[in-house]
This record gives sequence, C-alpha cells and structure tokens, in this order.
Amino acid sequence: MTAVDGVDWEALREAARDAMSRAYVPYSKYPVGAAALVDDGRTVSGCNVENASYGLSLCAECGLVSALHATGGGRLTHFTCVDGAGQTLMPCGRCRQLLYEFGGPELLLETSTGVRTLGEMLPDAFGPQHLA
Ligand SMILES: O=c1ccn([C@H]2C[C@H](O)[C@@H](CO)O2)c(=O)[nH]1
Ligand SMILES: [Zn+2]
Repeated sequence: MTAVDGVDWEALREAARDAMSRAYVPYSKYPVGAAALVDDGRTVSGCNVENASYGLSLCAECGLVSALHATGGGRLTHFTCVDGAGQTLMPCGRCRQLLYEFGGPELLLETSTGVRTLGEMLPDAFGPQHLA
C-alpha cells in the first residue's frame, strides 16, 4: 500500500516493525508491532508483552495507547499493525475498542484488505459519546 491522503504508510509500517523488534513473546512466539500517527504529527508505537499467566498478556495496541498518553495524548488518525511474518494484522476485538476511544470511527487502519475506517471494523461501537 502506498500513499493514501498523503500519509507515508511505509514509514508507519517501519515504526511498527521497529516496535515489534522489542516484543516479549516467549509463549506465543508471535511478535506484533503497532504504530499510529497522532493528530499533532507524532508517531506512537507499541509491541505485545506476554505473561506467564497467559491471559494477562498485553497486545501491541495496549502499549501504543499507553505510549499515546505517556507522550502527550492527542487523537489517533492512522494506524498499522504488523506481525513477524511481515503481514498486516487485523487488531483483535478488544484492541478495536481500545483504539476507538482515541481515534473514533474515522481512524484509518491499514488492513489485509486495504485502508479501512475503524467505523467499518467496529460498527455501532460503544464509546465516550454514550457516557456524555
Ligand atoms: O490485535 C492483536 C492480536 C494479537 N496480538 C498478540 C497477543 C499475543 O501476544 C499474540 C498472539 O495472540 O499476538 C496483538 O498484539 N494484537
Ligand atoms: Zn488485541
């Protein structure tokens, strides 16, 4: 995938691969890296971090959301996620919800079937608007 609305998806994928190189995956052996652009131009990223109590493992998107806030907050505009085979990963259901909080339905995600909005991938999402 190349430029969509002027965004350098390859640079974003490279940031995701860089984060993936620090994944902690002794159990699944399935490293994941995620990266996103923030509306102020920053790039934030994360990798998966597993746990001996398997269910406590953190997806790469969890680290990304934490990094977003640890480095100043803002809104996510563009997102990509890669695995160790170099394939684009579809975020799991929990991570779609995590991303929705900070990107909303307009967040653009690079997926295995092209660039799509989070609204397409998590329709009728529950979100902050329901608590307003
Ligand atoms: O959206 C996803 C889906 C899975 N994983 C990780 C969790 C676990 O460490 C490994 C295998 O499920 O992949 C992510 O980081 N993000
Ligand atoms: Zn996940």
